[in-house]
Amino acid sequence: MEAPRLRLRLPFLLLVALVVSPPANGWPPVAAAARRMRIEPLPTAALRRLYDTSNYGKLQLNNGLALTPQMGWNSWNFFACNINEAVIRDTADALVSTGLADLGYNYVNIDDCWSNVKRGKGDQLLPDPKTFPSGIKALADYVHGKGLKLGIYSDAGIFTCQVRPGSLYHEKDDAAIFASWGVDYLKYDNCYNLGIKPKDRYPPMRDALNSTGRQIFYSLCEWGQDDPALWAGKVGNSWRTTDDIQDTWKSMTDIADKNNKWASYAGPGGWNDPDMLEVGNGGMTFAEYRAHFSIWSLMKASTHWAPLLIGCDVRNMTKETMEILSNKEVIQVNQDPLGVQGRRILGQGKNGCQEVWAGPLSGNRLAVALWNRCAESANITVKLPSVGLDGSSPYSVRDLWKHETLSENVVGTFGAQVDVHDCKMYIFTPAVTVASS
Ligand SMILES: OC[C@H]1O[C@H](OC[C@H]2O[C@H](O[C@]3(CO)O[C@H](CO)[C@@H](O)[C@@H]3O)[C@H](O)[C@@H](O)[C@@H]2O)[C@H](O)[C@@H](O)[C@H]1O
Repeated sequence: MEAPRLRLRLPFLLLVALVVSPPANGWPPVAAAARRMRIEPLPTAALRRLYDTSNYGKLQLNNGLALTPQMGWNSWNFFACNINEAVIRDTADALVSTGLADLGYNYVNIDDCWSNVKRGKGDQLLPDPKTFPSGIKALADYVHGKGLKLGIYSDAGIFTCQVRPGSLYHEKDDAAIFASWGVDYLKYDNCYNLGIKPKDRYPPMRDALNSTGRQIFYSLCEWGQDDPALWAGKVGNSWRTTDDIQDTWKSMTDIADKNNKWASYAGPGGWNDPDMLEVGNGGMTFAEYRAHFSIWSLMKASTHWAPLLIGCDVRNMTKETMEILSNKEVIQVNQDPLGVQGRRILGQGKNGCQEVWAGPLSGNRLAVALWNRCAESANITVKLPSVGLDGSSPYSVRDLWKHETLSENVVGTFGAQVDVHDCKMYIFTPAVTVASS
């Protein structure tokens, strides 16, 4: 009688063993998702030449997360250190009540300044008792109760940038406490790093997070210092490619250009992070914010959600801010399952400031953005083969900001008048099936 009983128990015992001690390179339920982390070959040679994805594929972390770029909110751009548990709870409420959560903005990420300036007994990280008196576990429970996820922040150095305890040399303990609190996301910063190379400081936290057995999105924030696109795909789900964004046209455009350089390294499982959105914070015009959102979406920004991570006070948004952040058609470009980062294809006019950005989407579609970075209004025209489309086939063209299909029969060229610093965004769909070549 012993043998059949053992046979029955064996699968159960195996399951327990896996749960207690997950394999170093991932977590069992994740295997199926990890297998899907592969960019499908693009359907035509023209697309493959323009939208190189050859650097992506060998680099994945395979923790089953980030099949599309992360979306959510982060406290830093608007609140900096002026955060407390009420702000986080109210923001979670606002994400739900505005409908942004339903559109996919599901991470509520607490940035720097949540922790006490000193560790507690046994060197344990503690929340600041004045601003987070109920503790992070209670906050995670609250956020989870709303159907959202909670993110937290630490630093791959001995202090955070605002001089709270860092996690360097405390990786295992800190990852374990984050997991025990129910944290779903870690942004890991780069201050007070003792001059140790990021390639040596970031993997230990990956391993520590993996060994908790909880799926935790791992967002590297080493400011692009050591060209993380070249190595961070094996380490994290996203990596900052630049210094901090400022709420200005100059900063936003500089960052778009720097992030663009690394397009071929992004894909399902690991994304370039051009930093969080400034939409709604007041430093740019409506047209500039619309361009910011369009280009971040096209670049598959995983800013920590460039990902698309909202960085304004969602409790007090204007109608215009909401109109931008809630554009479902633009969000769908960011979240498209093909997962190929769009990029700058050409610049025309004086100084090349009439720009065309584009990126392949699933279903043989192409997202195209006409971005006027010049100081006056411009008519931006694009020859379809220059963005990888067939010059003699008809395309249906959908305007993602007007929410209307402009034509079912665009052939050869397409153009539009674009206001100063504004951006128009379209999806081109073949009116007839494209043959692979
Ligand atoms: O503390 C939370 C933030 O930590 C990081 O930002 C650190 C500082 O970044 C800027 O400073 C500089 C210069 O502008 O930018 C580099 C990092 O991007 C850093 O070497 C420089 O000091 C900001 O000006 C400053 O206010 C920040 O504290 C992180 O990148 C942010 O997203 C926050 O998490």
